[in-house]
Amino acid sequence: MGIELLSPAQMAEADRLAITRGPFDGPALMQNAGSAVAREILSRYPQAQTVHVLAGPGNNGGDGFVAARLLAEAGVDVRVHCEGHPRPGSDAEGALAEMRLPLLGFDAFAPQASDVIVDALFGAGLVREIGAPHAPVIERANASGAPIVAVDLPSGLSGETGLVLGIAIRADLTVTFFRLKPGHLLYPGRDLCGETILVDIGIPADVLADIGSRTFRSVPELWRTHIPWPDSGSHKYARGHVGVFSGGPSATGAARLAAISAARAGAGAVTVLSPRQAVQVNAMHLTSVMLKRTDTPEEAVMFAADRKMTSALIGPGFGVGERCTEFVLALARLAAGRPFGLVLDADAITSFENAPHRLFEALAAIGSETGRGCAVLTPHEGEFRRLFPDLADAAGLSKLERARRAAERSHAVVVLKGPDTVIAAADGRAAINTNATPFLATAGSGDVLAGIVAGLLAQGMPAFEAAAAGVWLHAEAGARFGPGLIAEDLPGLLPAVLAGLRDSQGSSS
Ligand SMILES: NC(=O)C1=CN([C@@H]2O[C@H](COP(=O)(O)OP(=O)(O)OC[C@H]3O[C@@H](n4cnc5c(N)ncnc54)[C@H](OP(=O)(O)O)[C@@H]3O)[C@@H](O)[C@H]2O)[C@@H](O)CC1
Ligand SMILES: Nc1ncnc2c1ncn2[C@@H]1O[C@H](COP(=O)(O)OP(=O)(O)O)[C@@H](O)[C@H]1O
Ligand SMILES: [K+]
Repeated sequence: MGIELLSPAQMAEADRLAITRGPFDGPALMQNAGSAVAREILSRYPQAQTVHVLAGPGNNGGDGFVAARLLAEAGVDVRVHCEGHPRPGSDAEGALAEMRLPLLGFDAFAPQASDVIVDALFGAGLVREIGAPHAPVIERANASGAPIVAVDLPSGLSGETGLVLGIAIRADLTVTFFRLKPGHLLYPGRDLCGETILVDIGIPADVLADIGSRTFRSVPELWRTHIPWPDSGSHKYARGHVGVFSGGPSATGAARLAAISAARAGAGAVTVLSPRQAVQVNAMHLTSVMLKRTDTPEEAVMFAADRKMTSALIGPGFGVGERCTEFVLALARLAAGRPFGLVLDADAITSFENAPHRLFEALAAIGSETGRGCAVLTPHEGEFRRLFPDLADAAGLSKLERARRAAERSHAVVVLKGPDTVIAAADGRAAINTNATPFLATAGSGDVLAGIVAGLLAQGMPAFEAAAAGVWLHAEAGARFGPGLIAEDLPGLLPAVLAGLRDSQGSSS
């Protein structure tokens, strides 16, 4: 299954290019799409009394007409509900002409819980809020208790944003074509789709080169070749040295959690840089992770240079304020002159709430050329709002687009966390992560993620790939553990997840 995600506009372009190049013309693609829907219904719901097909005015409705015809030919009792006529000359009009079933109005739509509903009202062509006569039909479908199979997208769901335009179908199964759309993966869309299956309807993959999608599902295929594995020539500093900044004596746990996570992600050496007052408490809890007293940004920079530090993480438990901003700015200057990965999380983000431009200017100076450093920001929604209030409040802007614009503005890779974490780079690439479990919503879980990313960056992994891989590894570890997960469990789960990745090297998942 391809990892590119296409916006509805890009999908329309894929359809157009496919029709121009062949081997399938528009009606044939529609035949393939509708027959995939019919096939799924016949295999999943063999006992259904009646299948109600809700058909809209565009080609999504056309897929519905094809499915209706094939189901009727298979002996199913099919009722097609439609208002208005497809556009003259459209593929949908052709599919309607071939169907030869009576057209019922929406008023006659009265499904029983033992029936099946096919939602072919709107797909990629949804452009505005749903109103009458479609909204009441969607409401009735959702309330019926009958399983709903959505064609391409649940009607009312924006394939571009994952947001609902007024009201949307809540599907049990969504059958979509060629490539997933962001709306299948971003919430609330992901919930509305139910199970999503992707069907090959004969669109040749080479149309992707013309479309140039820069949005991906974050699966190992996207970043696996960049995962750093040690070889016989490796020594500990060749595997990177991570510095993790600790907070004061009552806020040291976050840094240690991140530090051990960086080590588990493969960094050869990890040091906790601690203020004087917290050195003793840190020393009591560290074994393989080293400890260095560090009270000023100058000391931090000197240590980083002396000890060949290749990445740093600051923010978790560090404390919000001017002291934090000074450390961040000093580290950003360091990263501007050498290959050095800087991860900013939690307090390092919040500390710039009143002057985000100071941070963005410092990160811009890092640049993204080979041999220079890079920065990764890992905000949850609340932290994101502090740095990018206008993007957070922009109505109708998808999580994908918010992260992408934030990356462009901040000159950093932005990891916008949540159940559908988005990873975006300043160059326009973006990925949506899909393997998270809600059990990850536990204190300290974000510190582990930031540590993993710092650990991968320290080993020279490029920032976008390191961030995407870090999010996936973190989520996979959480998903494998399940109920009862606490953040302390996560680092110890990484070896098995990494081993699985290494063993599956070369296969795609
Ligand atoms: N040959 C092909 O190209 C293939 C296409 N395929 C299928 O086609 C689907 C895309 O088809 P599509 O582009 O016709 O869009 P579709 O989702 O049917 O809706 C457009 C219609 O809805 C209307 N409309 C929009 N919003 C509305 C609202 N809120 N409330 C009311 N009306 C609204 C809009 O009206 P208008 O804006 O023009 O006034 C227009 O009439 C795609 O999802 C896939 O299923 C596959 O078969 C593969 C081959
Ligand atoms: N409902 C959820 N489903 C899946 N993952 C989640 C959910 N809520 C949070 N997460 C993940 O858990 C982590 C929490 O990080 P964060 O909010 O920084 O917490 P903390 O500061 O307590 O460590 C992030 O990686 C986030 O993506
Ligand atoms: K639909």
